[in-house]
Amino acid sequence: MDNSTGRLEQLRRAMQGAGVDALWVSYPANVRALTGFTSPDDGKVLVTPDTATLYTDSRYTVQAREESGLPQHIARPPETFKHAAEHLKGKRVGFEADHLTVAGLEDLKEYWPDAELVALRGMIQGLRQIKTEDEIAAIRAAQDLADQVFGEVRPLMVAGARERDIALEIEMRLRKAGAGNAFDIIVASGPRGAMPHGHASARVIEDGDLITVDMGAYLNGYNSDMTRTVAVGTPSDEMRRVYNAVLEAEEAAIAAVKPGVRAADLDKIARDILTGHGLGEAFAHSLGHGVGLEVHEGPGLRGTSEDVLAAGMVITIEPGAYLPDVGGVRIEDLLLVTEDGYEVLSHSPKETV
Ligand SMILES: CSCC[C@H](N)C(=O)N1CCC[C@H]1C(=O)N[C@@H](C)C(=O)O
Repeated sequence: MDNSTGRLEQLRRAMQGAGVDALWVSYPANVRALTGFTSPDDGKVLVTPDTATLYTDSRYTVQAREESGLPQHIARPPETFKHAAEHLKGKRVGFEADHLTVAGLEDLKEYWPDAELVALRGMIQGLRQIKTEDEIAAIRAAQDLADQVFGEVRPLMVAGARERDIALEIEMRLRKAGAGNAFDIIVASGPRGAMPHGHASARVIEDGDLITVDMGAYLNGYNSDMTRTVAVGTPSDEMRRVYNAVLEAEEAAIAAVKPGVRAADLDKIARDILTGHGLGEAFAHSLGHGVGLEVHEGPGLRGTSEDVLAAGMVITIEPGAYLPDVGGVRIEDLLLVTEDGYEVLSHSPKETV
C-alpha cells in the first residue's frame, strides 16, 4: 500500500517547520508509511524538499520496485551512507531520535561530517495518526477477520479448555486466512485475569471463570485490536459487578468520542466511572491508543496526553479493572473517529454477565 505522495508533502511542511533541509528516516513503521515497502526493517528513506529516496539492498531489488513509487538506491551500509552524503553537504539533516541507536548516530556522524545532524522526535508518527482511506480499509479488513475468528473460537471457551489451546486456535485461524497475530494473544482466565498482559498459559479454565481475550489480526501490514471478557458459567457476584462497571466505563467513553475531544478527557470519563465503583486503583493502564502500522501508536489516550482527537484517527477504548489474586475484566473496541463522531469497527458481541 503506497501512501507516499500525500504523506511526503505533509512531511516536507513539517520539516520546514522544524528547520531541517533533509530527514533520514530509519524507523521501520515510518519507512513503510512513506514508501509502501513491506520489508521496512531493511529500508531507510532520505527525504529532501524535492527528492525522496528509498534505500534498501539487493535482496529487495524487485520487491522494492514493485511496492514503492519512490526512486530507489540499492546498496548496503556504508555505501548507503556514502551515497546519501552527496545530497547532504552543508545541510541540516534531521534524524529520528526516538529510534536511532547510539551506534546508528555514530555512523551518521562518521559518514556525513559536513552535515549538521538535528534530533527530531515523533514527526512522522504525528502524521500517521490520521489514516488514509486505504489505511482505514486495511484496518477494517483486519478487524473484520478478527471478529470472524473470535466468533468461531468463542464456543471453545469452556470449562476444561486450556488458555493456550484457545490462543492456538485463534492464531491458526488467522494464519489460515493469510493474516497473523498483531501481538501475543492474551487469554487470561480466573485469577490470571488480574494481569492486563496475561498471555495464554497452560491454565485449565474452570466453571465460573471470566476469561479476558485480547487479540488482533495483522493483515497486509495493518493491525486490529479488540478485547472481550467472556463468562464460563456464572461468575461470582463480585466479578459480575466489576464486569458491569467496566462495561459502563467503556460505553461512556465511546459515547464521548468525536473530533476535538482531548484524549486525556476521554481517559478521565472512564476513570471517574470506575473510581465511582471503587475501582479507580484497579484500572492499571491507559484508556487506549491509536492503531495502524503498529498496535500501539498515537494518539495516546491517557491522563497525561496532549493529543486531541481528529477525524481519521483509529483508536481503542479499553478500560479494565484488575484485582490481584481474584481476577480481572477488560472490554475493548476499535473505533474510527469520523467527522461527526465515531464508527465502531469491532463487532464481536459483548456478553451480559
Ligand atoms: C502488547 S499489545 C496489547 C494490546 C492490548 N489491547 C493493549 O493495548 N493493552 C492491554 C491492556 C493495556 C493495554 C496497553 O498495553 N496499553 C498501553 C498503551 C499502556 O501503556 O497503557
